[in-house]
Formats: sequence, C-alpha cells, structure tokens
Amino acid sequence: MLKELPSLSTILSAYASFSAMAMLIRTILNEMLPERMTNYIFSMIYDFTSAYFSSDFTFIIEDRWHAGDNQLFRAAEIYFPTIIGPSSDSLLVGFDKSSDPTAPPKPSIPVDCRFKDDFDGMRLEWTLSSIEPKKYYVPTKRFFSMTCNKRDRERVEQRYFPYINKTAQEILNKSDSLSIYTYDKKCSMWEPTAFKHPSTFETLAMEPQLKEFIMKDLDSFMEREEFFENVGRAWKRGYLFYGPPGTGKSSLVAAIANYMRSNVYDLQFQGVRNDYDLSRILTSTTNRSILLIEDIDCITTASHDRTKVIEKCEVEEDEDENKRLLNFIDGLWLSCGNERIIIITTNQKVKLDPALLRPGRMDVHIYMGYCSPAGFRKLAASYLGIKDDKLFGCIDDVIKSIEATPAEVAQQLMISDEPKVALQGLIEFLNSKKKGIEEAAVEEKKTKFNAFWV
Ligand SMILES: Nc1ncnc2c1ncn2[C@@H]1O[C@H](COP(=O)(O)OP(=O)(O)OP(=O)(O)O)[C@@H](O)[C@H]1O
Repeated sequence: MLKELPSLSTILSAYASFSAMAMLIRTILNEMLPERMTNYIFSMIYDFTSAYFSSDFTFIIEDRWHAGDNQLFRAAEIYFPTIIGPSSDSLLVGFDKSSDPTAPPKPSIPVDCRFKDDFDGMRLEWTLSSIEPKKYYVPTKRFFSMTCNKRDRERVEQRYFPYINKTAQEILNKSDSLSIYTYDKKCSMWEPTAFKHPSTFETLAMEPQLKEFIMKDLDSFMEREEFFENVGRAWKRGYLFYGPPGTGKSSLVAAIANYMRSNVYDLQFQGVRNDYDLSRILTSTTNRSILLIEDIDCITTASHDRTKVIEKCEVEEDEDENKRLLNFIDGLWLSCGNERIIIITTNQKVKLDPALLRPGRMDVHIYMGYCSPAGFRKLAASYLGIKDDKLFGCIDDVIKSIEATPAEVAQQLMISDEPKVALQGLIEFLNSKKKGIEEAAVEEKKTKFNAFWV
C-alpha cells in the first residue's frame, strides 16, 4: 500500500510547479489587468472556494419582503423575546399606552443582541441587526441573521421556520391584548393602538338567533381552511353590516374581534391611491385579522335612488367612483392574505352598487335594526344589572311602536345607577320621541293637504 503513495520528492516538485504556476498567473494578471479588476477576480475566487469548502450556512430574515412586511420577521419578533434567556446579556423592555404599569414590562429584542434557540437538537444563534439608511425618508432596515451548519439547512427551512410561525400565532392567540391599526400615509406604515372595546356577543342587543348565526358562521369559517383550498377559493369571508346610525354595527365588529381574538385593520378607502398602493398596504397586514371599511356609503356619492334627477356628468363621476370602489374591494380579496374577515359597514345599503353586494364580495349581509323589547332587556341587564321590573311592560309597548336605536336607549340607561330613575327617564324619552314623531306626521299631512289645494 505504501508503494502506491507518491514519494516526498514527487510531492515537493508538484507543489513547486503549482506555486510557480500561481505566481505566474498572478504576475500576468497584475501586469495585464487594472488593479480593481484583479481584486475583483481574486475576491470571486475566494468567495467561491470559501462557500464551497465552508460548512456554514447563513439565514437572513429582513423586516420587509416584496414591498410589504415580512411575515416571518413579524413572527420572529413575537417568538424570540419568549426564548431570550441566559444565553443573552440584554433585553429591551417597555410599556405601551395601554399596558398595566403594575405588570412586568413587555420584552423585545435589542439591536445587536445575540441569543440562542434550541430546536430539534440544533443550537441556533441569532442576532438582530439594523442598517441606518442614507436617505432620511427611507426607514431603518432591520434583520435577524443566523448561521448554522450546512447539513441543518433543510431542517431549519422545513421545520424550524414553520415552527416559529406557528408558535408566534399561538402566542398572539393567548395574549390578552388586541390592536386596532390605522394606516399612516406619511410613514407608509400601520400604526397600532390598543383595542379595548368591551363589546361582546353577550352584551350586544340583537336577536339571539342572529347572534347564534354569526358565531356559527365564524366558527365554521375558521375550521374550513382545507375546504377553501379544495374548492380553489381564497380563505376569506366578507360581511356587510347595514342599518341606521347607532344600531350597533361598530359594536358588532368589536364583538367579533373579541370573539375571534383578532386584530382589526381600519382601512380608509380615501387613503389608497391606486392598486399598487392597496396591495402594498395589504401585504403589510398580518393573517388571521379583520379588515374593516366603515361607512362605505359615504365613499360613493352614487345614489341608486333612481327617482332623483341627476346630471349626466354627475352620473359619470358616480360610475367612475363606483368602479374604483369595486376594484378596491376586489383588490382586498386578491391581496390581503389568508384567514381574513372583511367587514364593510354602511348606513344606507340602497346607495351601494348591487355588484358590490354579490356573494364573493360580500358573503353575509346582516341588518342591525332599531331596539326591540328583547334588545332593551339585554341593555337593561348590561347597564343596570336587572332582568325584570314592573316598568318593563310599559317600555316594551312604546319601544315596539317607535324607532329608537339601541344607542339612544343605552344613553338613557346610563343617566342613573338607580334602575327606577333610569327606567323612568327612558320612558319619558321614548314618549317624547313618540310625540315628536306623531306631531311631525300631522305636520306632513297638513303640508301635503295645503299643497293639493294651492
Ligand atoms: N346593538 C347594540 N347593542 C349594545 N349596545 C349598542 C348597540 N347599538 C348601539 N349600542 C351602543 O351605542 C353606541 C354606539 O353604537 P355603534 O357605534 O356600535 O353604532 P353604529 O351602528 O356603528 O353607528 P354608526 O353607523 O353611527 O357608526 C355603542 O358604543 C354602544 O354603547
């Protein structure tokens, strides 16, 4: 076997010829090529050989991805503070406006902090870095980086990253704080505010069957990811809430957010310039959230009340605006990611283009109406903590005969903590409203009568 090995003199002479060759190439390159070109060639050779022979592999997760937020970065931001422990020597802490100051502060990862995570037998060391932009209007770029062994690359891609996403979602589901986001056009980013609306399905004054229907619909939507995938439909559901002001449309949105434990993105149609803008705004929202567009009737000036005489140019303007709105809603369905609930509210459904209301754009239409006796009882239970009273019968009678919104009834019930006083005040309010309506009806009759004889 030893015989097969080359002799020492052969090895030395091979090494000498290789070195001579390398020197010759180097001299030729130095003589013939400009210095910058030579440096470039050497750096390429270095990069190639070091990548080929190195056993390291680096993953980088930047905060932006394809002109939107990088969802993996957002998930990492939620997950990493929960694993940062003895392996790190610093932690960023703070409170936001909505935090309980007596509770421990919220943790976050400081820039340049190194920390380790153990997953499936691998020890992965992460760093959060940031790059300051050269131009003042470009935001700071932040990214997590981690170098692992090349042989672990597949495991990290296939199992560790999905694990980060899943764990972040579980943390969000368990967390008791929700946020409502509004889009800041100047900074091109969503601004979160703590969402602490107390409305729940329990406190809502609406027909119990309707509540049941909405809750079941939401549950079945959340459970049917596979169904949506099999039938080739986007995993989204569109709800239209319509009804007079003060009947609880916004309260219903809040009840849904609390029920689903979902953040709300409050989207302003007026703030969106074009399709590209919309897609950019939507890609920076997170999955499993509610997209809310309130008072959509105020967006379109179009009136479908065909009894009204409208100028030709007005009709054309309305049609343009309607087209833009339909495009906007279709854009929502296309670009807003998965597991989304899209809610549109309006005071006047008749003003909306019927094309907007078709299934696929708006799947479920919910009418929020005036206060019924059952609605009043719900409000009395929430505001006064009472289930019955001898004044209830009298209130039921008036409430059935007029149009009082739950907001108006709730307003009266808040006047006093003393149930008797509050109920008495409500009766007076309802009676005066009834009287006002009757007087207005008589007045209208009189006007019509006079007009007939003129
Ligand atoms: N159905 C309801 N159940 C319980 N509370 C209600 C209901 N409707 C209205 N309220 C009370 O009235 C207030 C105003 O209601 P809300 O803003 O939800 O009505 P809205 O229909 O969204 O009104 P708008 O069309 O003007 O936006 C709520 O904060 C809540 O206290």
